[in-house]
Amino acid sequence: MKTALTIAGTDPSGGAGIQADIKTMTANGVFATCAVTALVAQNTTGVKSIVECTPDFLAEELDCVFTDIFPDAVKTGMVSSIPLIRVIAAKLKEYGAKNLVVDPVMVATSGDRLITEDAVSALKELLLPLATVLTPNIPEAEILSGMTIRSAADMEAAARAISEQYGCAVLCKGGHQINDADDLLWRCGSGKWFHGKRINNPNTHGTGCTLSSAIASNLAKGFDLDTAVERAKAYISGALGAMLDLGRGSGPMNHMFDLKSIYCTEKAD
Ligand SMILES: Nc1ncnc2c1ncn2[C@@H]1O[C@H](COP(=O)(O)OP(=O)(O)OP(=O)(O)O)[C@@H](O)[C@H]1O
Ligand SMILES: Cc1ncc(COP(=O)(O)O)c(N)n1
Repeated sequence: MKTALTIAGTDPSGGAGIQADIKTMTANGVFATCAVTALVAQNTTGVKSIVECTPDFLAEELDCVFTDIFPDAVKTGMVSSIPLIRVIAAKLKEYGAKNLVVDPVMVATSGDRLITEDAVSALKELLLPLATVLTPNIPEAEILSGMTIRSAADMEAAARAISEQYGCAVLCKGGHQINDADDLLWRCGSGKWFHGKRINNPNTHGTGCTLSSAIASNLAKGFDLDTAVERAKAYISGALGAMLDLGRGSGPMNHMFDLKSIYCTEKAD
């Protein structure tokens, strides 16, 4: 069985972060491993508080995974602060991690910051150059490119600039902001649009985490990047389209919408 590693923060309400990543990787047929960067007390209504792991502890978590169950792909999400970013970059290099998907998580849907302001430059300098593909949403792409994005043409210009600067592919997510869930993949000097049907679902907590983990899972299985993105888009559309409605805020998706095991059967009335 292929394996994937997520390096990210937690979400006790289960819709985003490590919890979304593990569910996504499992549903996409790979064995999920994880290294926690930060414990985040959050739910569908927002973030209450954050306790970061120490850099030494994160280094030990990463050693435990890389020396035992070497991942076929790695995804990073919430990386939180400069010392943790330094450890992640050093360990990814030390172990020669492959198929690295970097989700440059900065601010949660709820508006709460998930990375300190001064750590954005460390993210750019240390982590982005190691990526196979980056998956910024519009606000993140604006910060990484220094451009204002108001249209599909702006998305292309920003994705191209980021790709050239960091030497990796860039998937700029249109999400709920620019268009009908159309995402642009810029790689090898040209762009390709991945069209998604917009689903009228207010419950979008964890969409970014889920998409990047689905891409990592498909890279782990050996699909090329274009195919991995296409399959990840199909998966997230299914998870959103299942119209799960939990929690008091922007709720989670149903990551297991396609699971048909007998263990999933609900109790008859
Ligand atoms: N209403 C929707 N219908 C269909 N696809 C959607 C919808 N909203 C987001 N998506 C898709 O979900 C994926 C994640 O995009 P989005 O822009 O929401 O990321 P994000 O802002 O990083 O997510 P997050 O909410 O986790 O911060 C993209 O493929 C996007 O096109
Ligand atoms: C630990 C963690 N990582 C990422 C997100 C972003 O997800 P969203 O923007 O959907 O809240 C989050 N809320 N929590």
